[in-house]
Amino acid sequence: MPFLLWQLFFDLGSLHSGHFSPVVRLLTRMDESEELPRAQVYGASSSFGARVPLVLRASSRGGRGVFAGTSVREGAEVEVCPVLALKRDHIAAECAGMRYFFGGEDGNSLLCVLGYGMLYNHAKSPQTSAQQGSKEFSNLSYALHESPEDVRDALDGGVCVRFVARRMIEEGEELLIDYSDRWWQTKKEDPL
Ligand SMILES: C[S@@+](CC[C@H](N)C(=O)[O-])C[C@H]1O[C@@H](n2cnc3c(N)ncnc32)[C@H](O)[C@@H]1O
Repeated sequence: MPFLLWQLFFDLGSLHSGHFSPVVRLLTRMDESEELPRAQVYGASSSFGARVPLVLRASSRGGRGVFAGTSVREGAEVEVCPVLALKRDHIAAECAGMRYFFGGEDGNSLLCVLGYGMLYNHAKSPQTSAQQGSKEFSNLSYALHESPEDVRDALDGGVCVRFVARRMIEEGEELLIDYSDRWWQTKKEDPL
């Protein structure tokens, strides 16, 4: 049975690089029998929530998008989202949520990422310094982290998703993450 989901995969090599922020890719899964890579989980976040004002409005990329309500400095935490972990076998493959869920740590769960987490639209990750500064490319990186200790819930796998600014973001800019090329290929669609 075809089955689609987003799987977080963190590019460890870019974690500490000065110029490029951490990159997490959203991989797509087409076949239930396929083994998913385990996603890396990083240290505990201090608390949940949006760190800057976030505005939801129509996006030229399609449907709704999330926009910065203020300027954001490079490296700043933008949002730390709690998740609801759902068993992948309990969700119908045709469910509209499949375009929204993230992959869990172990491949057997889907993460319903709360807050604005499931609504960020896509742009490719920058690969060069010039791209890093360009508005054509994603301006947020994201990764799985342990939830804040006082509210860590075993039912959600004890994880959350943390979004960080890759570069300085201007007030009013759309906040964009990289879903991965593979995500679009498996959808047989091209991103705008
Ligand atoms: C997780 S949703 C993002 C929120 C969505 N825009 C909404 O209004 O619900 C993913 C969907 O948004 C749209 N989308 C996101 N980024 C896009 C892009 N760069 N180009 C075209 N469509 C995009 C696609 O329809 C995709 O299936």
